[in-house]
Amino acid sequence: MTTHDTGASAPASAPHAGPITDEIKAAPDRVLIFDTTLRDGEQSPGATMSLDEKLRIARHLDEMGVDIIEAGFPIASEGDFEAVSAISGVVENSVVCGLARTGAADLERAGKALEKARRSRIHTFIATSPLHMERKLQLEPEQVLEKIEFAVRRAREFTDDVQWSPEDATRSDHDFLVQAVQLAVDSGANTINIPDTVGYTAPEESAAIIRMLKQRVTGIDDVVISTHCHNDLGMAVANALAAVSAGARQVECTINGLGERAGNAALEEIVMAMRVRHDIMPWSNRIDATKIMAASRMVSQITGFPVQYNKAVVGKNAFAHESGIHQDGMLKDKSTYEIMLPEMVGLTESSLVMGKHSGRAAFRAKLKDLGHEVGDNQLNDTFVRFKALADTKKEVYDEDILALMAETGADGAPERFKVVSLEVVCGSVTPSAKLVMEVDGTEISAEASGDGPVDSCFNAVKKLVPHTAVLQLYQVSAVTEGTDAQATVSVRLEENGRIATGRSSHTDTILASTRAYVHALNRLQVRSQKAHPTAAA
Ligand SMILES: CC(=O)SCCNC(=O)CCNC(=O)[C@H](O)C(C)(C)COP(=O)(O)OP(=O)(O)OC[C@H]1O[C@@H](n2cnc3c(N)ncnc32)[C@H](O)[C@@H]1OP(=O)(O)O
Ligand SMILES: CC(C)C(=O)C(=O)O
Repeated sequence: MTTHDTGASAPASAPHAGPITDEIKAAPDRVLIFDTTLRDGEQSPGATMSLDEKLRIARHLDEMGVDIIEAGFPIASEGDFEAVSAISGVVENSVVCGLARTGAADLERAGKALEKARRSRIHTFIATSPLHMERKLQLEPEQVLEKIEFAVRRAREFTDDVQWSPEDATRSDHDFLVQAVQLAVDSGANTINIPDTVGYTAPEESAAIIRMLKQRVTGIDDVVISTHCHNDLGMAVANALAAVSAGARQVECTINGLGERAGNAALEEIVMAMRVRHDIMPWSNRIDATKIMAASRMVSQITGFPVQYNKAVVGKNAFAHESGIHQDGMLKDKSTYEIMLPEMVGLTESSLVMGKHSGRAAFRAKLKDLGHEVGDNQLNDTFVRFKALADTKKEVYDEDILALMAETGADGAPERFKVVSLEVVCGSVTPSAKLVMEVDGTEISAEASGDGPVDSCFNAVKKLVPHTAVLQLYQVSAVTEGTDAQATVSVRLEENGRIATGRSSHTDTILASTRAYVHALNRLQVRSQKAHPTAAA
């Protein structure tokens, strides 16, 4: 057993003609990794990402060797269209994919958004389960079949790489599923993705469906079968791997398992399972696993969704050992309690110790290590804040630096509103806050009281920037340990159906809370509702 084999991996890079699915024919044990963090991942309530954030994630996925990046659902909004289009323009190796329903407008929008992609894919889908067809689509099965044929044929007019999915496949009648898949194959789909849309299946059934399709659909061996599993019963990764064991050669997954409801199969778990247990899962993928940890942190920082401490592969405790017998074993031989080395997923003890004496070169190198390539202006801005933090903290950890990067202004959100200064009174008196803000370039101030110091601050912000946004989530977490730890505060606001999450970190939790609230307002681009000049002190 070679548990500490680094499972050497090389990202794909050679240019190819024709759809990526052709490559599978030459390498039958290769599994394509299709990342849908930017599409299904963004469907998690509150995980909305800005264009700049999506571009950062897409670049990282591309460098990491992801085969296909599902960049969005272009018809969903102007923002989604722009994101798919911008990602198409920057991604170098990965195929860029856009989602579309079966209607002409969806397909045309996807085709247009993908125009700049070096390699593009349209992923079109329609539900095939009796429940979805009857209750949701309100269509007869024959009408669904007509839409499948239309969608796949129309998609092929935009690209030679077309994926089709029977939504809710695992609750579909098998005879109808076979008929639908056959039609999609005959109409020109090169990938047939089998979604377990509601996380209902179990490993044996997941494999059986793939085997059944391989037996019953003519020409199925000429296309790539894919699996897309949701985690409602905690079996997404197991179901996806079971599908691969039955012949699927593409896995749809997301960083940190982000996704609708309980999420999708986690990319890091799929990739590492294939690496660590290559003896029983002898399939290869092109992911550079050393970039996994940076991807996980990036997605967590951007979405504000913390990674569960005991999350496989990327959780804070995934490589931590607390109990004596384990520590003793680790000291004698790491493989007693670790089935993979932390370095394999990019968790390294950094040789760059960051502190008040560090300079810009080391800081830039550290940021690169952490997955942030920044321009000079952003470097200078973050460096000033890093120095200020280093003055207040004994040690500045990677997490502190990541938190700084997530702060106001570091994500490209326009900064119409800025916190200039804040004074708070609390304790055994009525809590109150005196806040000075810059609003559209003008400094104004207000005082407000509330149910506590944070409430007082938020009320002061509301006086200076009147808005109708509703607070959906307020969450504080310590970035590192100790009483000098930075607190990272996430604030989620909702206004007219739009959701924005703001974040800020500071050793002063109240200041971080106020800045996070203001960050969310900037990201929401609150339709001003002009700031109250009368609030000026
Ligand atoms: C399983 C999945 O994850 S699928 C992807 C889910 N993701 C999303 O829905 C996120 C983006 N969605 C959106 O922004 C919106 O839902 C839009 C823009 C796509 C559509 O918005 P609206 O036109 O307002 O429609 P709405 O969302 O209310 O309803 C969906 C419509 O699409 C239809 N529909 C659903 N799936 C499909 C399909 N694959 N092909 C064709 N029509 C479909 C529904 O039947 C419904 O039609 P109806 O309005 O005639 O009843
Ligand atoms: C669009 C499809 C693949 C999907 O996301 C699902 O069924 O969960």
